[in-house]
Amino acid sequence: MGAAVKFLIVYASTEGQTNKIAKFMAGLLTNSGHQVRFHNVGDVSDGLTITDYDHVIVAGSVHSGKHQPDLQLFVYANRERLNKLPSLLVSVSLAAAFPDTQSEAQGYVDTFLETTEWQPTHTLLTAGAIKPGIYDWFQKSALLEGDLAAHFDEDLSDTREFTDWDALKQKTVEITTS
Ligand SMILES: Cc1cc2nc3c(=O)[nH]c(=O)nc-3n(C[C@H](O)[C@H](O)[C@H](O)COP(=O)(O)O)c2cc1C
Repeated sequence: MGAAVKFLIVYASTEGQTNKIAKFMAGLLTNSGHQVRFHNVGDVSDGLTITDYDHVIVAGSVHSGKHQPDLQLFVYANRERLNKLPSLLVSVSLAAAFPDTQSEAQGYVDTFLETTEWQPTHTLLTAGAIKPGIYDWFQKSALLEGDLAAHFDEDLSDTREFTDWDALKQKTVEITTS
């Protein structure tokens, strides 16, 4: 094992999948002997000093083409510090799950980075999940209206997790050791 690195993970998760992904990454890093501070962006206090960390991971998910506004605000407010540190953006979406929608998934990231003026060292497109059991009518309609609808059943009856945990593990190790 190399030297212990101090990681800050800041995440936003609307239906819980990004929380699960960020926790999984935190577990991998902790098991590798690193220190990890894990924060929901909504709980980040003004006193959080990004420069206390060696590496910052920002994770968020996409709804109707955009990442969470509070995550966007956090990154924009901290862009100067973030741009000086090794950093990683984990973007969770359904578009990341399918070969024919990769450019859409990349487009969400490009918009986020342009808006926040952040240049992370790495970006990671990660497939999320669909959880029809917790969606209301509006959420189901939003999902069924887009190009992505071709990839799942019209009735949205089943919970489906598209996240590739093995690939995520490999990428986490790769990115955090490079
Ligand atoms: C109402 C709604 C809108 C969504 N819009 C998009 C979208 O525009 N593009 C996309 O790729 N995924 C979209 N998704 C899929 C989410 O990104 C996916 O479910 C992800 O796992 C959510 O992560 P979270 O549970 O951390 O919020 C949408 C999901 C919902 C419920």
